[in-house]
Amino acid sequence: MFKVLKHYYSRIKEGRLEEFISQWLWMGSYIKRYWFLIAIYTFLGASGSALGLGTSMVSRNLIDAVTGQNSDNIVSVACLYVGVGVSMLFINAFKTRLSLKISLKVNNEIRSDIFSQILSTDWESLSKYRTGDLMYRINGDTMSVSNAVLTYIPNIVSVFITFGGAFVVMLQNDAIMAFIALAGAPISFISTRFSMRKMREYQRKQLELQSNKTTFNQETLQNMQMIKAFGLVDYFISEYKAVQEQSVEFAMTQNKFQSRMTVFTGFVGQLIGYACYGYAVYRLWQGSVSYGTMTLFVSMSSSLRGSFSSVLNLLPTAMRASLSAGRIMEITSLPRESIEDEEKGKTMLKEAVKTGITVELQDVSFAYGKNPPVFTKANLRAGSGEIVGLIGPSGEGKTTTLRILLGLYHCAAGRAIVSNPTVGSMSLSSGTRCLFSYIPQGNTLFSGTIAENMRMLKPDATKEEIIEVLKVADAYRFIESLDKGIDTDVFEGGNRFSEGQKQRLSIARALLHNAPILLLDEATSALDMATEKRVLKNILSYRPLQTIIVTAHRPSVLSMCDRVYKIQSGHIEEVNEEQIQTFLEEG
Ligand SMILES: Nc1ncnc2c1ncn2[C@@H]1O[C@H](COP(=O)(O)OP(=O)(O)OP(=O)(O)O)[C@@H](O)[C@H]1O
Repeated sequence: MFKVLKHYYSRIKEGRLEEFISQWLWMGSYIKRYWFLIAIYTFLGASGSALGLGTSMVSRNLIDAVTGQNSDNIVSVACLYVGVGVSMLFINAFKTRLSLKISLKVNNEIRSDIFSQILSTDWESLSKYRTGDLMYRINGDTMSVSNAVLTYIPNIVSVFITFGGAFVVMLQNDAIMAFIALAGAPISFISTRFSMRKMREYQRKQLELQSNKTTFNQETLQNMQMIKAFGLVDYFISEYKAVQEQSVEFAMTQNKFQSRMTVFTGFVGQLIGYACYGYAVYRLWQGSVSYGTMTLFVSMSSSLRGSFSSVLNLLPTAMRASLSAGRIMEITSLPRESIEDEEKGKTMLKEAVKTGITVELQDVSFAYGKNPPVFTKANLRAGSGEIVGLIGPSGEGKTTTLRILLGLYHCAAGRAIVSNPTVGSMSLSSGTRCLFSYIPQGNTLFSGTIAENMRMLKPDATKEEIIEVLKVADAYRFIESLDKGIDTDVFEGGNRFSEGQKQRLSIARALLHNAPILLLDEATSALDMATEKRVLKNILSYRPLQTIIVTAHRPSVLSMCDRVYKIQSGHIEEVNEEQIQTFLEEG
């Protein structure tokens, strides 16, 4: 006894119980939200269990009527038997349809809720997770949580109705029989109790494997071009097989364990079944029960045993759901982006139309996690109507600077601000992000038409507005020649177009966003120098107050900049034409 208490105390101390409770409390918030639908679901499940119980009792009466013990009622009992059977048919059909409707609704809503929570998570924290892993958490784990939310309470109620009903019916008829049927309970309980830890480990590992598989598939499909270009098709096929084999191997090991448990509990159940059957036959032979009651005993003892194993199965199901809940909570408990500055950001956006925006880094230091700082005491300023260039060797911090300006990463020291003569200054955060348009390195086009891609940033943009920004980005000339014009499909990843064309489309889309600050991260690198210059000039004459910060390596762009900053060896410093020239020559 002392040992058992000590064991549970150590579990509580390890926080496992606390973790389990907090995961179920979290799921409880969804149960609370959908209590009405869950109540309907429970009612349907309970009515099915009650009808099952009723069928057994009517069947007893029917057998007694047929064997002559109560033959007066034979017609009415037969009608009742058929009636219950037909009602069960209708109730089951209705239950299946309604259950599907409810489960689809609850599943979808929980999934969208978790999806939106993940999207509003702080990017710095979220970027530590692999996309495939996040995809599995959004799909697989959410599915198991929403199933548990919807079905757990109804299952408990159904199981207890079957269990309690069968036990009461048997007690009323024969208490000894009821206790024989329950004799397997302690053995099943002890075996479940000992298998719990192992089962939890298996379930955890299985979820990890699923995440790895999703990550592998996602990364392979994303990098198809590279895989083909390097002749890695065979390598990836064999890797895919290895990943699959690993999960087959694991599934077999898990199945071996589960089979042992099933054989063991099945064997105990079988023994109890024989004992019940033997006892019922003995009572019939003694003449103390009718044929009907004997069949009732047998069917009740099997429901009692069946529902007892279902009660025990509730625990592993709860464990699996709690593991998935824990994996989702790990993401949803990451810091959220603050929304407190959003209103001020929007006010500044309105004012920016008249006065423009200045963006500044003042003595800013930044490091990724515990890594050495990317830069310390950095200063930078870009005013309204200016083009500011960022140069520096690869990997010195140009993209990092843009991420800080966007409020995706937060500086460890110093101030990163935007300011405007009427609103004053504001620290950079997710609230000031509406002031920026950003074109990162690499493709940012989505599948859909050109117009759909454009309207992502301005849903009500007219055709004329779209054509206007396409012209500014020097993209309309090639779109005009396409059969479907702006309704041409760009294909996934913008594969329909060349790199330079994709860059111009991305610039046009950013312009439609109408933000006062434009950040271009090598966003014109695939354009020829003449086009690059033309695009930048167009942007400034289209939006004279626009603040533009551009990372670049080419003199064509740098010659247009009002100021150029060099990022190197942990410092950001303003450089003159001569220093730019030296840097470009050294590069
Ligand atoms: N998420 C991250 N976690 C840890 N380190 C990072 C992360 N992102 C970038 N770094 C590191 O920060 C440094 C600056 O990277 P950054 O992408 O800002 O360089 P860059 O100047 O834009 O380079 P390039 O010209 O090659 O694009 C690099 O050493 C890089 O390895």
